[in-house]
Amino acid sequence: MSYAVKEIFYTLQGEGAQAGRAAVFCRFAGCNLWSGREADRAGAVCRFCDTDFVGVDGDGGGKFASARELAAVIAMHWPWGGGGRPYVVCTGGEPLLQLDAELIAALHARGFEVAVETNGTQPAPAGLDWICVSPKAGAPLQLTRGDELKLVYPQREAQAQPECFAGLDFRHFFLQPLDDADRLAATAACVEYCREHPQWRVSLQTHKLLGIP
Ligand SMILES: C[S@@+](CC[C@H](N)C(=O)[O-])C[C@H]1O[C@@H](n2cnc3c(N)ncnc32)[C@H](O)[C@@H]1O
Ligand SMILES: Nc1nc2[nH]cc(C(=O)O)c2c(=O)[nH]1
Ligand code: SF4
Ligand SMILES: [Mg+2]
Repeated sequence: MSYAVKEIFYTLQGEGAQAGRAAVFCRFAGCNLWSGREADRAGAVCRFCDTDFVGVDGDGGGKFASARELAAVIAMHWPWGGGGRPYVVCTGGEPLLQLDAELIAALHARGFEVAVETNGTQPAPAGLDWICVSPKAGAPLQLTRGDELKLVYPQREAQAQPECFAGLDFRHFFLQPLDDADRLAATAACVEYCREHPQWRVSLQTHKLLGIP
């Protein structure tokens, strides 16, 4: 299997239950819910994406011919000797269009715990250590269990309300404020919902607050 990667970077996980934890991010190119072109945004299934995942031209990006080769480049970004458990977050774009059991095994062989950030429309390969599912309206969920469910909130559509997901098999349930022109109103709505429904917690995009990638 070969892999198309937009960028690879070392930072702190900004979101969810692992927020604050050092991690190498591997951002795969491409998504099944939006082309990534601004001209297509209004007609896409997922219309609020905050990420450039088009092409392989970012820092550390490229086409990788094998799992071994990609795992080796990811490992070069980790501060070996600094302690802690090596952690890689596979994101995108939609990582589950490319991430397979072979790459997970190659990352495990390098000592990494392997996390994924997914829209939940694809089945997950075996061996993942942390699964974060972020459902999108109009994109039926295939992955209905995992470690955290992180819903961008608010979304207008009836199929993307928190109540649709509250009964699924996840350890953590997060609402993450929709980052657009109405970010402050979205943040207030998340706070209000979590006050009224203590099953849910707020996930802030802390990397944006910290000014890091
Ligand atoms: C860019 S996506 C990539 C992974 C995968 N395609 C997904 O949607 O989960 C990474 C995370 O950012 C969230 N996200 C994307 N755009 C956002 C926005 N404008 N405001 C808040 N969160 C956003 C997604 O819901 C997801 O949890
Ligand atoms: N620091 C940081 N944390 C993140 N958590 C999820 C991200 C993503 O784009 O998938 C992300 C990201 O882009 N940067
Ligand atoms: S599913 Fe994820 S990567 Fe794809 S457009 Fe939506 S937020 Fe962006
Ligand atoms: Mg991001």
